[in-house]
Amino acid sequence: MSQTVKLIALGLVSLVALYAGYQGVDLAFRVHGILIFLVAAGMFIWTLRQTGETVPVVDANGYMDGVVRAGVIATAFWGVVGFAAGVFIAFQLAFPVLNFDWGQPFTNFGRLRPLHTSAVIFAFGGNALIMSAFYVVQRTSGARLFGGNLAWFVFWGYQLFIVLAATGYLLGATQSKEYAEPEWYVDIWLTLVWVAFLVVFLGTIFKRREKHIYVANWFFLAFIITVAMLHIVNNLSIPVTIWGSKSVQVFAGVQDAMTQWWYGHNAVGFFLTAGFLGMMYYFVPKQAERPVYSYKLSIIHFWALIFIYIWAGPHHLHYTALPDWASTLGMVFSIVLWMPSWGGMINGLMTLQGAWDKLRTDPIIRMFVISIAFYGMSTFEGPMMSIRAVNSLSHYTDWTIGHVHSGALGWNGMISFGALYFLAPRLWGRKEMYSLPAINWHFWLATIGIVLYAASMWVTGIMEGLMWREVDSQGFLVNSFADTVSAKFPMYVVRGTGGLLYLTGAIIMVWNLWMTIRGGERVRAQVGVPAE
Ligand code: HEM
Ligand code: HEM
Ligand SMILES: [Cu+2]
Repeated sequence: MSQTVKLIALGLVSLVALYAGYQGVDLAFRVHGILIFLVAAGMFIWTLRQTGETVPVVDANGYMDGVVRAGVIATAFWGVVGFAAGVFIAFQLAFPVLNFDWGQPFTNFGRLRPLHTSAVIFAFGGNALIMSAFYVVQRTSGARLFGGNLAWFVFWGYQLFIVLAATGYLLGATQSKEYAEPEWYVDIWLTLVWVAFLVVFLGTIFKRREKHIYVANWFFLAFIITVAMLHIVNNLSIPVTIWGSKSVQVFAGVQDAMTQWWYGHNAVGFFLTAGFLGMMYYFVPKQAERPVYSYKLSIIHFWALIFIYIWAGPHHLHYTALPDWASTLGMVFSIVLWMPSWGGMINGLMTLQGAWDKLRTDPIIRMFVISIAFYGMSTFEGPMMSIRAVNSLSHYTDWTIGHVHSGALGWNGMISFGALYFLAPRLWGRKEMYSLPAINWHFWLATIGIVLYAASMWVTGIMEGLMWREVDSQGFLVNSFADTVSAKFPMYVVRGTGGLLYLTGAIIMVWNLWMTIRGGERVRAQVGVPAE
């Protein structure tokens, strides 16, 4: 884009944003107006001071890795923020006094919970995915990122989306759709960023020098395209006013619920699963120095996974106004989904065939293995919970929360940590991570943390499910809701403690990454590496 066009665009955005900050009808909208004004005006000045076009910086090895390095830092940063928020809300549930009076309404559980979920899924997980996609697509295509500085737009645009979403929740702007809480203007911004992401990724695939498109890229591509589709359809809404954050969904009633859980379930399927499988298919073989166990299996389970996932959403709406046939459809597809999920797990684990001895010496491999094991566990548990009879017990209980976090902490968390440990030394030209024992500490703290989290949630979940059902000989309910809440107290403390261990591990990782980036002997970057 020529400099003049850029300046005019930024100037216009600054003016409109400033007006929105002044004219907005609610607090979140006004704060966002000012925030966007500051960003756009800052960029205006920055652009003005540039002389001519900025040329994208390329590393000595020929790849555009600056944006991947930024991704490493952002992933680690948002990870710690998101886990800390998780630990805090976990203790808020155990000790309600932590909903401090002086912090109302900004810091109550209701506002911090979506802050936690978005911080871990979109900020931590999203940055891990974007950084991995950018790293992997270059290596496996033997090509530099397409579009030059567009990749930087994706990176910074995505961080802006995160900040707008998070501050919006605290200030009370939400469209009340789980995992899709941001309001209409934040959604529009994310759509732009996501399209740019698709352009960079696909463009790089198009200009690849390798004939074959490696399977990891198929998973990344499915993730990018499907998330775009889910995001757009689930966020179709009409703003009440252009100068305010509130909007109204175009779907109503059960149609809206079904659209939401079609989105919600496939956010799990494509954001937290397909994208992360893309990571698995690159980093695990690389770290193990073994080829993928079965390339054929990877293709088969890819197509099976993406065809089946999309139908399973109704399992979130059993026993609701949703027609029975739809709920049955969701259940059946969920059970069938077990197979392609385990296809991926088996392929990941068996890739270590002949390299199992590395488990003793390489804590990074250990992280990958435990991650894949938790993937297997949560994709066994999920199909089971989707069976209507099981769901009638598990729904609304902490069992669901346990299921979520065995996937999230185990599968998504551990594989991302492994990827960070894999990438940091390579991207900053170091021989290896600063401290292997620290990785080992991280591994054990995180693993014990997950076990405490999942076990305590299974116990409370099944307990409260059974307590809600209990009836006396006359057919009256035995327990009040408050009885179940007080019965859960000890388990909530255990869960919080597990989270604290998990967070401690992540802080050790940040220290280790920092020492790796900062210190030690520089190993020369390889020059002109061919496609791997
Ligand atoms: C230190 C680690 C973590 C702790 C202590 C923690 C704690 C919590 C707590 C207390 C809740 C609310 C549960 C409730 O409402 O009853 C929650 C919800 C949630 N967390 Fe975490 N969390 C952690 C890490 C993560 C990570 C890494 C992810 C994803 C990658 C994640 C994803 C979620 C999701 C999706 C929910 C909503 C679940 C639902 O509505 O069913 N969490 N978390
Ligand atoms: C074959 C794979 C899977 C199936 C069939 C499945 C099925 C289910 C079912 C039946 C529920 C409970 C719905 C309810 O009662 O409200 C659920 C909840 C959930 N699952 Fe899974 N699951 C699978 C894998 C995973 C994985 C790998 C993750 C995370 C990485 C995950 C994340 C979640 C989340 C976040 C929720 C909570 C949604 C909410 O907020 O209510 N699932 N899943
Ligand atoms: Cu689901």
